[in-house]
Amino acid sequence: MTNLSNTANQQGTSPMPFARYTPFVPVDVPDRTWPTWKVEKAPRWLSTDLRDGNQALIDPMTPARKLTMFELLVSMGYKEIEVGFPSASQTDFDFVRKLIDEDRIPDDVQISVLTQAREDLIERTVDSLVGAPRATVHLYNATAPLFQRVVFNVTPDECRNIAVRGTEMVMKYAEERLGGLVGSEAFGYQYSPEIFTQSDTDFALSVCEAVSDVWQPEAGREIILNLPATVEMSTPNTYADQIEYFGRGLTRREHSAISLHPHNDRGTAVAATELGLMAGADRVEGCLFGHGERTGNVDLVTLAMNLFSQGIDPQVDLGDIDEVRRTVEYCTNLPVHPRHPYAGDLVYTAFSGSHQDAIKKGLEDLDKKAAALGVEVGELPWEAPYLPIDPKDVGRTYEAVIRVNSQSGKGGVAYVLKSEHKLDLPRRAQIEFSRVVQQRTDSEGGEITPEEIWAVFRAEYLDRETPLKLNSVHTSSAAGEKDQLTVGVYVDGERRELTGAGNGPINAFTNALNELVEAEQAAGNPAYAARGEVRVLDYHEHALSSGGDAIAAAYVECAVGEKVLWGVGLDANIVTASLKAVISAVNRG
Ligand SMILES: CC(=O)SCCNC(=O)CCNC(=O)[C@H](O)C(C)(C)COP(=O)(O)OP(=O)(O)OC[C@H]1O[C@@H](n2cnc3c(N)ncnc32)[C@H](O)[C@@H]1OP(=O)(O)O
Ligand SMILES: CC(C)C(=O)C(=O)O
Ligand SMILES: [Mg+2]
Repeated sequence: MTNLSNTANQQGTSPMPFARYTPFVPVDVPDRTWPTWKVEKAPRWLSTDLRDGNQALIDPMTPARKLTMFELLVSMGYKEIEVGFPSASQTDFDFVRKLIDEDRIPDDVQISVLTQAREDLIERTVDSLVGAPRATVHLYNATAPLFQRVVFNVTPDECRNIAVRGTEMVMKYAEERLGGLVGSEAFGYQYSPEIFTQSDTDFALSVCEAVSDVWQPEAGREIILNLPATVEMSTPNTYADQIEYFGRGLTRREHSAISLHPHNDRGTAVAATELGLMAGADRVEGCLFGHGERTGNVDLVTLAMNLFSQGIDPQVDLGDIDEVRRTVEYCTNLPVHPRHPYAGDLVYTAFSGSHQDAIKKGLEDLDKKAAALGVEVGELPWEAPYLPIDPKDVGRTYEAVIRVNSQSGKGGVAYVLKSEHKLDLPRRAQIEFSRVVQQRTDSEGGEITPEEIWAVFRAEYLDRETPLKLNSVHTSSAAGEKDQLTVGVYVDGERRELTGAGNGPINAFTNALNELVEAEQAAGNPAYAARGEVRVLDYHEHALSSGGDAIAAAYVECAVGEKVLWGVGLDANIVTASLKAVISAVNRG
């Protein structure tokens, strides 16, 4: 059944051979309950960065890099770490030995190792664990019909028997070689019906039951039943249905940990995991930033941060996400995508004008709330447009939030000037300056850095010295009388002394300027012929800093002849700053 109508669909038939593919047949769970459940706590995490992640690297990790990854995982708080496939290579075997022999496994961390269900491999795997303080052996075999037929050439009963025999051999070698560990909680056992999602769910369940019959889970002797979407081939809700169905059918449920191991072939591993947890799973296996075979394993960083963003303790520390990312990039020799959720270079940035405007307003709103309550922003509940979490909570900075390109409006530019230079431009000045920046990005393309924005701002408003440059300022005022002003200015490089009177120094100054222009025009000076009258339309000022050496910023909106322009002046003296602002506007005319 489809619920899509074809209304207004103008699309044609694709030339691609879609008819070669058959849709997945979901397990039938009409009375499913998982859509009504919520994930309210972190699952048990297992990192398989050192196994599934490592086996899929172009350059598998060197022992030094493996150790760096192990230490990162431990420092982040992972308590279950799959450290390798020791029977596959001497490097993996030696790495497990190194961790054990050099006593590098913290008391509360359980390492695990993977093996196929083959006696020689199981024996070697168990040997790698001799002397380990705690460890889990993880055994797998594929239960999907395609694999039974093509890869193993076995019947379903023979397939089940591979798992049963494998489990027996793990127990036999562990009892022989691992001494006191076996029989205590420190020795764990995990079984994976590989390709679970393409297996008949009843059959996979029957194999897990048969394995549990051998292992005999009970209090203090759990079994981990890990249900991999080895290749993700269906929608996340289908996986959730399979997990709920499996959990309902499982005996000894209270002594079995149901574990998810999603891969990301359809790009929905995170969603599949989240729905699988709603469906009752206890545990999740994945890799940091989604490394692993093909499109990768489910991304443990995104899963943890998704919990965090819902106010749920993720039980791992991603407070310095850049450091985690750098370490993983070093270990895997692969970059994390700039748009990777929570961690990419670009994920706390906004390029488009409306986003920048909204973020700026949101951050200001939080600042105001914090100031009113006398607390830090970090103590307030997070709420900001377009930013699902506070970048500071993962060690990112607000400075990186806004980046300006040709799609940016006033918000981004204003944010950069405010956050980097404490200049709080009036709204119309923001609009004017953002157009200046946009002309620049339109003509030169690409992004403009905060340094370049500041250079453009200086050139536009602060550094112009013709036709006017302020040299000296003297004001006097007596109660009830107009302000008297004497200023020394260079007019086109020639020093002139102007005097004026007015309601305040700015008015006195524009009067003086207008008188100069009128006098020169009356005298027929061609340099003044096109110069129009200067009128101040709007004025704003604020301090850039506090204390005796504070700098003031003045912004004036002036009509200069036919044009309306903003000018900006900075000075320790507020009168001088405002006259400079008038000059800035006139010089732009
Ligand atoms: C989904 C996953 O990620 S599973 C884990 C994958 N990881 C790895 O394989 C790690 C690296 N592996 C290896 O280096 C090798 O596979 C080794 C060293 C472990 C074994 O190598 P080989 O002995 O050459 O065997 P190979 O890997 O080719 O395995 C294929 C054989 O194992 C059998 N086999 C495969 N998986 C299993 C299993 N889980 N249990 C039992 N037998 C298995 C196959 O049926 C095949 O048997 P056949 O040769 O009789 O047809
Ligand atoms: C070994 C199993 C758990 C695996 O990696 C998979 O099926 O993807
Ligand atoms: Mg896998």
